Amino acid sequence: MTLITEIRLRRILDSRGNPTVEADVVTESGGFGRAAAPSGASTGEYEAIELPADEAIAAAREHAVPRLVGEAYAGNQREIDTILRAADGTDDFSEIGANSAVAISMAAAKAGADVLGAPLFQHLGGAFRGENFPTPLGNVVGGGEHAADATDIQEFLSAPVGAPSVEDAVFANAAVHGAVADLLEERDLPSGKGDEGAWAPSVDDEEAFEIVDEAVSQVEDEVGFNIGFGLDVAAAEMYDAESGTYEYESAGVSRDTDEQIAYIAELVDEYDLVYVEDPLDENDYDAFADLTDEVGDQTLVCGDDLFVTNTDRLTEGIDRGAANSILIKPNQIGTLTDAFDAIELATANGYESVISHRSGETEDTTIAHLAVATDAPFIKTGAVGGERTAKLNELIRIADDAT
Ligand SMILES: C=C(OP(=O)(O)O)C(=O)O
Ligand SMILES: [Mg+2]
Repeated sequence: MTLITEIRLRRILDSRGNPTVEADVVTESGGFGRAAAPSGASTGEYEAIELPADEAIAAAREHAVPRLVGEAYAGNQREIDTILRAADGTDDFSEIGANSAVAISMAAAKAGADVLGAPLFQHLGGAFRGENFPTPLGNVVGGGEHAADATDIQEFLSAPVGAPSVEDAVFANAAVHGAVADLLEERDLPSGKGDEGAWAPSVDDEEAFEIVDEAVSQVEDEVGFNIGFGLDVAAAEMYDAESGTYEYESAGVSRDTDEQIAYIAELVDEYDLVYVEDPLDENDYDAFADLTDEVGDQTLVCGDDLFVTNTDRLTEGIDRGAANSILIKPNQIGTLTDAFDAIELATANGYESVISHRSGETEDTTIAHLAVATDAPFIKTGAVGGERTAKLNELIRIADDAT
């Protein structure tokens, strides 16, 4: 039986050394699931609320745990997530914290899978899920909110779209990361790493484009399949609402909205970008729609801070023709059910879903299973670093039928 008999919550470390929430869910028959909440740094204005871990744990113990233990079944994800929402009583999980909610939601799904003796992707995706594996987007150079004194654009992503297998794709991204290191050394540009393990050299975006473009081409020649190039601009972080301009501080350039749209369209052409996330401010659906009109047939225009995995915001985007892709971060919305609903709505309207990590991560591998379960074309989960390779290696295991 999948009746939940115990939920334990604790503080554990995330990859930035901050406390985050881990949940254990135990069922009547001994089924067990464990999951941990990630945490963003360049968070969207409309995300569900992350509380300090100890507050989130105390609130969830008081309001959510008693409603679930002895009451809910781990196999019934919608019921569990509905209870979590009712226990919280707000729209944005500000009472029990989206960090507690998502940890419990994901741990319950894992417990449900454990009872069935099925891997999580199969429990979530069912017997008739597709046979596809997501292409991993690997962050190889970055700055913005993820590293001080580095690029303005938050993430320069390797996108091995031509890889014959998920394993080839994962290794290609690691190779691009390595090739970037060599090019930085050649240029005498010492560099540390940002929060997601990407190189964070003190260069402007133009130089980063040159370096990543060259690294991608080198590795493409080595591996013999197509590797694309993508970006997470995280433009809300550089947008100054008062002046209505995007401030590129490392280059000393300021662009108004029309100039920003033209600039991004130029980059799409010049670098054949296959993916552009958050190229415009999170409140500017119109600008997203204009850019999508211009380049949407060439590239994925993805909304992260724009949509925050929220079906209301995605509905608005669909109505207005803003973007053609959505980033899916379960902790932005608080439950797996909400994340699934966003993916379903996206798919029904021709939007591609990109399943994503956060800059603050743990060893949790749920997103790898979520991406496979939902046939997502892309997963964004870094290129190197233990909390990133946890997901990438899990993808390799899933493909190898070894979870
Ligand atoms: C992963 C991202 O960063 P964060 O988790 O800091 O929002 C992102 O912006 O896509
Ligand atoms: Mg983003």
